[in-house]
Amino acid sequence: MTRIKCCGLTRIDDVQLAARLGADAVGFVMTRRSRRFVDPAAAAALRDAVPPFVTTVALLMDDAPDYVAEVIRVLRPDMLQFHGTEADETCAAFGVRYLKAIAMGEGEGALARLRAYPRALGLLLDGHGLGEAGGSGQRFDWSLMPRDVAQPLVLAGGLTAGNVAEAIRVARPWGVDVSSGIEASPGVKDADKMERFISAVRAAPSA
Ligand SMILES: O=C(O)c1ccccc1NCC(=O)[C@H](O)[C@H](O)COP(=O)(O)O
Repeated sequence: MTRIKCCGLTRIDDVQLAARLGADAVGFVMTRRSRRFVDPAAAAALRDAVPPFVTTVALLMDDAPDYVAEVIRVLRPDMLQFHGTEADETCAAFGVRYLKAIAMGEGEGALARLRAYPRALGLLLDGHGLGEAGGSGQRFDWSLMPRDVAQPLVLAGGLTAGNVAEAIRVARPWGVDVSSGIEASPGVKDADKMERFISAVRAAPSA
């Protein structure tokens, strides 16, 4: 079964819908540079709408350690997801399980960075370039998905209901992550797109 994370949620209705449709994880973008930014108090209110067995993930990108500590204290996320140039030791220092996003925009050059995060619980390969924000809807060449990395790999970047079955067939990821592909506008999810995306993943043969 391919796991599903719906990311960039800002509304309680969208959190409840994602959970009802069977999403395994929901992501709140907590770095201020995002158009989908939710502050710690708002994220905690969203978290309260997350039912048991659905994982809550807080996204950060080169944020100050004091701010990351505040996010952890107020939100109490199940996991962090780091999107910037944070080193493995920096990510691990917060004592919360984490995913590290790898910017695949540079193609094969990005693959070297995959080896630099041995403490990450999983790696999220995203389509944007190094130093750019995620949630951009950019794809990368799915055939670059490595087969010899120890951690679970999550495929992200430009996924939609229309392409996710082919993405799973080519990349054979442990999970998929989607944001703009299920949106009406940044941070506002489209119920029909979300339903069609999750149905398409569930119908696709997994690795
Ligand atoms: O969504 C943002 O605005 C954002 C800003 C800064 C860092 C990360 C951000 N989002 C990450 C994601 O939502 C997803 O992990 C991923 O990039 C998939 O996005 P999409 O291509 O839109 O499906």
